[in-house]
Amino acid sequence: MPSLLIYAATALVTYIGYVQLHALFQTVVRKGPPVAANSWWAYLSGKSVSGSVLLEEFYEKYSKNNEPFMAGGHYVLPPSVFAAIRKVPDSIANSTPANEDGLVLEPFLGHDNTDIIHLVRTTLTRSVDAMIAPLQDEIHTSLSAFLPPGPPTLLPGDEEWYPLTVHPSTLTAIGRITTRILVGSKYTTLPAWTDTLAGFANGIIIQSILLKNLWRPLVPWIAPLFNTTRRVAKLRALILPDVRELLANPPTPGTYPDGEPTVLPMMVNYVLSRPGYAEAKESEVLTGVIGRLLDFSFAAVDTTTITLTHCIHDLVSHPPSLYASPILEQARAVLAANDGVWTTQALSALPLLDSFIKESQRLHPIGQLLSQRKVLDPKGLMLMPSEGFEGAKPVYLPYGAVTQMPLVGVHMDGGFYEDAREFRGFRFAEDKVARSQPSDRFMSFGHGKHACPGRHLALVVVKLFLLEFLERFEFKEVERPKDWQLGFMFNAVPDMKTNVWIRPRREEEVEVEA
Ligand code: HEM
Repeated sequence: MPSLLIYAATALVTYIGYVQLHALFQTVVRKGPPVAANSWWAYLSGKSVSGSVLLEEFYEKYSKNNEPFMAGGHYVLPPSVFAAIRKVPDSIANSTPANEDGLVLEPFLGHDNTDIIHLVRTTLTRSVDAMIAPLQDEIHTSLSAFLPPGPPTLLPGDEEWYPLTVHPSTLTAIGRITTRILVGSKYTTLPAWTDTLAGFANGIIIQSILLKNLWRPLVPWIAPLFNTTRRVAKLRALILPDVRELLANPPTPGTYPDGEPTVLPMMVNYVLSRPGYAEAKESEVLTGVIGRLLDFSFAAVDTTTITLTHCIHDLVSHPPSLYASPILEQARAVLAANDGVWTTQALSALPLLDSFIKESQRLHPIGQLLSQRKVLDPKGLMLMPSEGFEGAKPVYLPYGAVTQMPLVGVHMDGGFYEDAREFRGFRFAEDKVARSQPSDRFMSFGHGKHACPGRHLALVVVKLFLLEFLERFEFKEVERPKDWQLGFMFNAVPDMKTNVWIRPRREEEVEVEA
């Protein structure tokens, strides 16, 4: 144990030392932008602050003066050049290589898996309406598991409640729901599939910390040693019979073998339409399909789980009369007017719920810095300031630099949001668009042309889930479980351990059953 502590302390000191030296090198030798990091003195005197506090301080000091700063080795852009980065063509700065640098997916998923962006934007988004019924079915089953099998706990005041740790429960639920639309209902009850899929996403995040710092030519040699390689092989073996069947009898685009739209047949058609696949061997097509399915689930599962977890934490930390009841009342009226059937159109007529989700995403985004773009032009890239930013200078980015948007600074900017630190669930309810539409002031789904293409589906899932949660359960108002701040890093993680308390609504109160 003591030796473990010594290792941990050495690793921490080495990391801090590296960050400090990098900050010094950046400012003194390269005369680059200042680096958001705690100073040695702050560490030694116990005054170091968390990543989010650092980012807010640097946003106030530099971004608001139209200057970039560095965080985690990336260039954080000031608002004066937001419009300029939006207009840069993909050949000059792009999201895909930036994400690949950070996650190192290629050795596991293949070199061309990231082209799912097009499929998500087109075929998938067009199918969201037809996915609502299977989604509701799966949400209904998943929410039944929110009540543990044992008896309720008697809390002070003689009230019986069931404990619910939100994050692990929503993770299992979203894993199942994503599986349903990804590969169909028969896989949702197959632990070999669901457990492997869940482990895949977490595995990628942990191993990327090591792989992204490794000399790239070594990565193909090291990657097979990771569990992810075995997980991909297992998932590949599980879907092989279905892919074979689809290759032998390709479905007409827009029709689905078991009557409900699933991504797998769309993906087989899509992969066959990509360069080099029409004549390829079965094993190559299979690699193309599984790589893209996993890329899809990687993009969808953790992001939706985190967003949903925060929404539930925000619901249960306010009196039901403040948000839960008005949201439910509006939803019931809209559903009744729509003959009791949810459609994407009906779901977009819920300004109270839209606003609530957006406010939760504003204060609890999936990352404190988002929208990475890597500069691909060997000459580098000069971003010119927009009009209206008095005295702003162009921002130069060298070849290979990665940019980020100062999400946390913007979302906490008192000039954009009144009482920016306060949770006001219906802050956006009167807006023309109350939904979480990406803009220069709201970036939880990213920014510009590479903003999340899966957001339409994600919001449908989150809304259907929250509405059924509210229809079926009462909750006890509790203090909001605090987000986890992992030291000085720029992460945004919801609480994953604290219990909240729920119980089934009494029979007569349940008006809508899925
Ligand atoms: C609430 C859930 C979600 C959140 C908060 C979220 C957030 C994000 C963010 C911040 C980005 C980066 C955008 C940028 O670089 O500007 C992104 C990219 C992406 N997301 Fe999502 N996402 C969610 C759900 C989904 C789902 C369900 C899918 C798939 C159906 C998906 C597919 C993608 C893809 C393919 C990209 C890459 C886009 C590109 O680089 O052009 N996401 N997402």
